[in-house]
Amino acid sequence: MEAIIQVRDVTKTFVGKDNKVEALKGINLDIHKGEIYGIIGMSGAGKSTLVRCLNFLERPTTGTVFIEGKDLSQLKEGELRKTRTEIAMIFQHFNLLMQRNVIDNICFPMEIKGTSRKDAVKRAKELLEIVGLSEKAKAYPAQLSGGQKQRVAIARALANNPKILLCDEATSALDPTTTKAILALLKEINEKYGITIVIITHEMAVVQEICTHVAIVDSGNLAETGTVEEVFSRPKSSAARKLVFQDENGKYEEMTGKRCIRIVFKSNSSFEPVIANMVLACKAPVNILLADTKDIGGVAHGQMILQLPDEAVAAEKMIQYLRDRNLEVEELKNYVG
Ligand SMILES: Nc1ncnc2c1ncn2[C@@H]1O[C@H](COP(=O)(O)OP(=O)(O)OP(=O)(O)O)[C@@H](O)[C@H]1O
Repeated sequence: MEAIIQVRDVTKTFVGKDNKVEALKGINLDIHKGEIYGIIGMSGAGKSTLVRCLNFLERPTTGTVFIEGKDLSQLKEGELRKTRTEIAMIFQHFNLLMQRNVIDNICFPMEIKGTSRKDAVKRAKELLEIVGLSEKAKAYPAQLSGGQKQRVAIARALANNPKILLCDEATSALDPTTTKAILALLKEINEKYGITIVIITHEMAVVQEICTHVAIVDSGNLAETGTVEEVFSRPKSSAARKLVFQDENGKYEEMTGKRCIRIVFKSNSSFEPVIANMVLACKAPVNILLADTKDIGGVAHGQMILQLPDEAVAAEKMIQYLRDRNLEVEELKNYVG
């Protein structure tokens, strides 16, 4: 099936007075209908620029984007505006109209489209129900919490029945509990209405929570793309490894020079007895550099990175020991990459 969003060779260069920033260096990406696609990367990697290129809020310097097969670069201004109504967007800071109450914020895009006041209010009330905020219809944004403001923004984004919802750091200003609730709402919307969702974030936890697929942006390039399961359980690029293995403070220990392996497993069993028995059987110690389990789509995935003993025979014996127990062992030639 043809992807609903096709990004083809997109570059974006910002030219300043005496400098030039290549924010995107040739991006190719396919996002299919119904996916929840995470786009993740470090600060300055180019995520916001990429998401703004998806609806041509930002025109790529070269390359183009196809939405349902339509080449955005070939559309006239009016056609582009029409296509954009099918691609809604929500933001980190909600962007609500402060002088309007909740209902009137949600009615706003329908007013622009020319929907009658009566129909718009009816639809706004339905949307408020969907986002679980019916009791706040008459409230003003200043009277709402961050999570409630984002619910209003989501209701407003859905007003004109978009096919795609772009979320630019939509949970970055929210606390972890509110973040979870908003992500659950996005997932519900995706499932109930089949809306394709693209989520820009710098938080791995967001991707892990709801995304089906992920693209890792690194210095204007796509370092890696795949299902969340693939990328999280076997990150190939150093950019992906840095994101997957960073600790809660975003720190990533650099370790090079020694022979390291990653063990990956997919079950609820624990690593520890295997490692302890391996050490006993091989009569050599190992250094556990990282042990981590993550819940991805309801399946526990574990990974452990071990530094093997310098002594080659013992190291080989250990790898064989683990493989004999059907664990996936990958040698990390250069742990940091
Ligand atoms: N309008 C602009 N003019 C000049 N440079 C820009 C403009 N917008 C973005 N850039 C530059 O392009 C690069 C990518 O920026 P972008 O905002 O896309 O990154 P990001 O991954 O979204 O970062 P963050 O997570 O910090 O928002 C940065 O070096 C940034 O300074």
